[in-house]
Amino acid sequence: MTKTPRITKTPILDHLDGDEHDTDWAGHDPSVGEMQLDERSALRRVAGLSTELTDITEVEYRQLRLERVVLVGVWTHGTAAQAEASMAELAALAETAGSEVLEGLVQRRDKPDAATYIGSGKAGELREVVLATGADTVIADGELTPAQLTALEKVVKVKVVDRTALILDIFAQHATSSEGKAQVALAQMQYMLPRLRGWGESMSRQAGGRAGSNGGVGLRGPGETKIETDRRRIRERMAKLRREIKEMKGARDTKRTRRLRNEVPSVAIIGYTNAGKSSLLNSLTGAGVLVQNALFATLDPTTRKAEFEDGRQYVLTDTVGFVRHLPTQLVEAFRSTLEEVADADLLLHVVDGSDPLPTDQIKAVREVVTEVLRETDAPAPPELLVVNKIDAADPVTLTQLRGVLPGAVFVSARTGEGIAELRERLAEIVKAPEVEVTVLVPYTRGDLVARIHADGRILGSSHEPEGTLVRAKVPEALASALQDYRHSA
Ligand SMILES: Nc1nc2c(ncn2[C@@H]2O[C@H](COP(=O)(O)OP(=O)(O)OP(=O)(O)O)[C@@H](O)[C@H]2O)c(=O)[nH]1
Ligand SMILES: [Mg+2]
Repeated sequence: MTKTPRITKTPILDHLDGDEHDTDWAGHDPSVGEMQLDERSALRRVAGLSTELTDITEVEYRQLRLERVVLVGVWTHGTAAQAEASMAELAALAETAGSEVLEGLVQRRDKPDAATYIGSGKAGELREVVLATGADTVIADGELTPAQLTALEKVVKVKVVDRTALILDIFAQHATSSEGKAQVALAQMQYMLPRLRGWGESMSRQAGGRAGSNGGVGLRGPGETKIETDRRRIRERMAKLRREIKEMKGARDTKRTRRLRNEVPSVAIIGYTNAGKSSLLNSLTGAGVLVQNALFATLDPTTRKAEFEDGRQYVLTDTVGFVRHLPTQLVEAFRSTLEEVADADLLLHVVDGSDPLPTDQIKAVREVVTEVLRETDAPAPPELLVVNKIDAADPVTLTQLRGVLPGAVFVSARTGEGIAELRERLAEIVKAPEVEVTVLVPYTRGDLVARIHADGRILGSSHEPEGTLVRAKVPEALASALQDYRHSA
């Protein structure tokens, strides 16, 4: 067991480190870890020597891959199951980024330590775990301040990476479209900017060795001037990226407007990462979209044509998955996906029924959707919950879910169970094409305005002296009821 009861191994992570469960850390020969650490420090020295900005970003991010990592989390609130789920997710994220997870530690605290994230005593124990396992990186389950990262690195003497950097790294590896790549690069730079000094310092400290040496000529961190230059260059690159993204977005908007004009109904598949969104797109349309047991396999929205039972056509868009504690830097990157979402006639919200805490996933997804839609003035489209993976889910959990999610459809994209019912529900909900109207409704006909709200989609409205001016998409029948109030702009 670990030496203190307050830092506990997360049982759910046990399979990740084999049968090391009862190892006494102090019993290990630390020299093995020491040697490996020295080797890695030596390798890192080369990276630290290069003071070119491109090397700082590229080297740091590339180095996250294929590393041997120890996870550490602070459990501040919620149940033990939630704390474990968060650590299991961090492990999955780390593995998706290409790391090998050796150990997971959680400390129960009221709040993260202001200086070192976990308490300073526990940080010392973490150092021992790092030595015993031969880990070269610690991944913290939160977003650490630049000072916390530096202080914790000082104690554990290996690189410390936080959850945000990890997610950014995965996004960087998975982005394929030029817009996606640009957005992730921008998010990475936003993250790097305030941490520039910290990264430089930690690299020079590691390169300088741990035997009390202070580095030497060429091994000290970049000087103030160098940092200022780097910051300015990063800002310039960010400005350039923003301009490029704006142009790409213009092109995409045109494409979307064309589709809207065609009046083809659109359905957007959203949901937690790894819920089976791409699998569902495949089973509904026969498309061969990439499916992977990895987080964030899909980053760029993919749109496919599909048909309802009655032969009507619609388009189905697969989107990037969501995750708890989405880095703020990435909300912008998500916006391109969410613009598709805002335009959709229906959101197909996919939930992994085999997850231990599916309702937490639903909540996390809805939070991101609300957060991003708040900035567009469009109201959120209606949502149909789809509980997927029922073939793998625990029957008791499923029964509970049926109770708390009465409107949901239960399916398995793998076995095809429930897919026919899903198709029917889709056709029912996405009604025949709507008509766009601009009407000036007198204040005496509040009932009509209420109907537009209930049955239609408001695109814009204002209060004029003569009544409410509304631009909306409404069903055919409502459009004729509004005939007398048509307004030409
Ligand atoms: N048992 C079971 N596994 C499924 C089902 N649907 C999907 N999976 C598996 O779940 C994993 C994730 O599936 P994807 O379709 O890639 O999930 P996603 O939501 O698109 O994931 P991201 O794009 O990474 O966010 C894959 O390993 C799938 O084979 C299902 O109905 N049953
Ligand atoms: Mg996917």
